[in-house]
Amino acid sequence: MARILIVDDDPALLRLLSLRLHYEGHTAIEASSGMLALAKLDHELPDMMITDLRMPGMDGLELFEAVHRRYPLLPVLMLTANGTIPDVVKAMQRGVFGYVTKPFEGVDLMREVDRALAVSCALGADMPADCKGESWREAIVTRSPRMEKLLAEARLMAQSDASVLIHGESGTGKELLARALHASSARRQEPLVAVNCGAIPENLVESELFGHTKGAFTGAVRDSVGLFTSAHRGTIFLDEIADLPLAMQVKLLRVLQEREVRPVGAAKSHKVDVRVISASNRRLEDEVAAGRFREDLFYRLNVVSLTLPPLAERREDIALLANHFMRTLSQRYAKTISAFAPGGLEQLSTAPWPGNVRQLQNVVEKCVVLCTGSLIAASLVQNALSSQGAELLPLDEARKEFERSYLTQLLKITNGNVAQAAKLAKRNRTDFYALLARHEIESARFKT
Ligand SMILES: Nc1ncnc2c1ncn2[C@@H]1O[C@H](COP(=O)(O)OP(=O)(O)OP(=O)(O)O)[C@@H](O)[C@H]1O
Repeated sequence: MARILIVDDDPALLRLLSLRLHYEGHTAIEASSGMLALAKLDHELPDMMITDLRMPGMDGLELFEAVHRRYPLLPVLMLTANGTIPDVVKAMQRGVFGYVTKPFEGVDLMREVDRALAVSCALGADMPADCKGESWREAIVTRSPRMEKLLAEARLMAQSDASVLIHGESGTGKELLARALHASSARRQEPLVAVNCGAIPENLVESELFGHTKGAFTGAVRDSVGLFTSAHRGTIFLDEIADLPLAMQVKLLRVLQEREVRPVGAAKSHKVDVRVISASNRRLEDEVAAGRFREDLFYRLNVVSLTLPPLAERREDIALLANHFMRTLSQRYAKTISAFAPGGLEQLSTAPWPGNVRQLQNVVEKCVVLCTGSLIAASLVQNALSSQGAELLPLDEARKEFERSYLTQLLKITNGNVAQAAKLAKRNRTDFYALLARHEIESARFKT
């Protein structure tokens, strides 16, 4: 049964809580103040904490912040008095797991305790000693039950060598999840090699992945082992796998079936022992149906799969992530920012986030860079959000915007000489005038 740290300055309530938890078979560790709780935390190693919100000295929220800095994944339940809704909202936004309103019924308390323990235990037992604890997933900040379930599944998958396919919109944390899987697997002491399949020019994919011998093609001035061989005994992460050209898909399938690679120009193949995790922001099933992805390769890669939910479908993570990025980025930019001003987190929590966690990180970075005090003002958040919106114009508008700035640039370069500008754009003069007229740009303004 679980070890639960309980913190309350009211000795009667502390006793009551303790009895109830003992009755349910748990071990209760009592602390009558936040400071005492912190002192007990490191050697008692509880599975969760229950703390009163209002306490003299260090209050429940301050205690939570201090605990979370050391144990970001320890679930914390807050005991709150009736009518302290704003405090509850604040606590939940900071990442407190849940709350129970006083006076409470034993069943209500235990329901919340069980919920918190389910999260804590999803990541507990039966792991090799050096993989116990949370270090494998410490980079993943979340309090979403959907994410917790996914992480528990990922941890189970990590124990086998099965190929994993991760699906999720851009910026949802696919690479982070792949790294966590590797860190939780028996291969964690070996390399994880990440490859963005969409970023390698088509004619170089084969030699990048499988290596080449000296002289195999123009520019191959020395032997190269390739990324698969670099990942030997470890894991290879094939990001944007849907971008792999069809011809390469055949070769990858052969490597996965035969577990050996042949570098370009080499006479012989050699064995490789690599675990494959791949990811895509497009649904590979659709790519298969459209004839752009080989079905046999799809089944090879998709032995088990994980789907990361978009940030908009786990809004409870937004404030937690925003505060996390605020802290890490403040450090990076040597700023002493302590929080978002009232209203700021609410705006972030309700924004649409088409670019998911990466976009949230960008918005917070913008706020941190521009912040001059210790609080990030709501207006700053608003500005950062709307400038992000501008970056995500609908295609037609984005095209128009680009055309306009392109034309302006040409006229600047040519000092308003339309004939020259049209030549640079490889357009005839009539077309070019028409374009300028469409954007209401007067060439005369650029003459010096
Ligand atoms: N749960 C999370 N906790 C902390 N940081 C996160 C989380 N999810 C994503 N990030 C951060 O957001 C950024 C985008 O994450 P990542 O690169 O893993 O996404 P992705 O889904 O692989 O994106 P893409 O499809 O564009 O390659 C990274 O900087 C990553 O560290």
